[in-house]
Amino acid sequence: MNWERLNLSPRITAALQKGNLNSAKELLGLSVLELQALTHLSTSDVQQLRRAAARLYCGAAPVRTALDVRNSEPGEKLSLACPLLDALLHGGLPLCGITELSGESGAGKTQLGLQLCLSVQYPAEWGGLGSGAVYICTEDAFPIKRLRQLITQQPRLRPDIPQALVHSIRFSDNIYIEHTADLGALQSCIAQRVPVLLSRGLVRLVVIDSIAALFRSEFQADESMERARHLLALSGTLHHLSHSHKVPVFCINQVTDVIDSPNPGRCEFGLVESRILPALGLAWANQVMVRLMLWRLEGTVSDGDQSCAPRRLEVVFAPHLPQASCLCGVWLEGVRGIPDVVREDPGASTLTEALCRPVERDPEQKDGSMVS
Ligand SMILES: Nc1ncnc2c1ncn2[C@@H]1O[C@H](COP(=O)(O)OP(=O)(O)OP(=O)(O)O)[C@@H](O)[C@H]1O
Repeated sequence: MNWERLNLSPRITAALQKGNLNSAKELLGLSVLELQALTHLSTSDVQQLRRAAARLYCGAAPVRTALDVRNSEPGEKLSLACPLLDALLHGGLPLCGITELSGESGAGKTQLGLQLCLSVQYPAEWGGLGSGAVYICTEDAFPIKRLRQLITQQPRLRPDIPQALVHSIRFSDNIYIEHTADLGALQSCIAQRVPVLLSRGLVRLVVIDSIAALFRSEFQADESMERARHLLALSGTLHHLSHSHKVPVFCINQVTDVIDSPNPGRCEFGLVESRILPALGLAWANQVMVRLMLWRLEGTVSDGDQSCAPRRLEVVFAPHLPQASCLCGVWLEGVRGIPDVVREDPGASTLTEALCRPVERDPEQKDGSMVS
């Protein structure tokens, strides 16, 4: 290996040669302490060395830690177009990796996907990325009527943004709709057509609605190896798109019912007690950077003249976020967080209190069991 290619100081290059290291791959497989033992360099020298080797080995994509993602500058996250939802995600969707949103039918996943397609079009100072979106439908027809409605309702959803700016954006001109009926079509869409849109700067968001549909229809239960192979190929292409163009990839996923009892040996990422789990299993879960779940709750919440079923948006896992959730609703103008609203049933406390209220304990009971 010609270490000169790392463009580091001759002192570091000489230490590498003395340490008998032969390749960037070998170097990246060693810990900081192991590298220090081999090269006798300082910690900061070794970190500089690892960053340079990662650049060389992985191409132009820099290595980003969870802390980097958490502390991203404005313009390095995509806003969900609601301050409460953004607060849950520490600013919005990260521009690297796959963010998955799972939930039951009718939870509001598509609504959030459409909202992101509008949010991405605002300038960075308003949480957008100043570009369009590509929306890939794998199952249902694109909900064009609802998109039109959301566009006309933008002034209501985004009252903080100067109205002249809202009215100046031609939202529907910047959303590219693709329909893919099978896995081959999806692969060729994300490998050929989407990169053209991205490299021309026409889009800075990729939405797939939904990722599970094609895998469910194309593979039988006994073809799990083949399915995992296709999943990895697909996620590899999506990762490449996301990292090379610095764009979020938002994948909507469906859920499967848990038919056996909770099994601690099965890796369910914080959803151990759940009766539903995101579809596609562990092979897919390992490719996802941020997993979100949207739950439809019982009851009704009101806001002015509107009412809807409350939802809970939950961070199941993400390297840069704590497990947390927030209440929200799907309204005429889009998906909005609910700060703390009064429930419609009589005598109730606030919805947030009701949902977060700890189960009461009977002081007489000695065995620690709960009172319902
Ligand atoms: N114009 C509207 N005004 C208010 N709420 C709406 C409107 N349109 C849709 N919704 C709400 O959104 C829900 C449907 O959301 P959505 O289509 O995003 O579900 P989904 O999670 O994508 O379901 P599926 O997996 O079946 O596609 C409806 O049940 C309704 O509560």
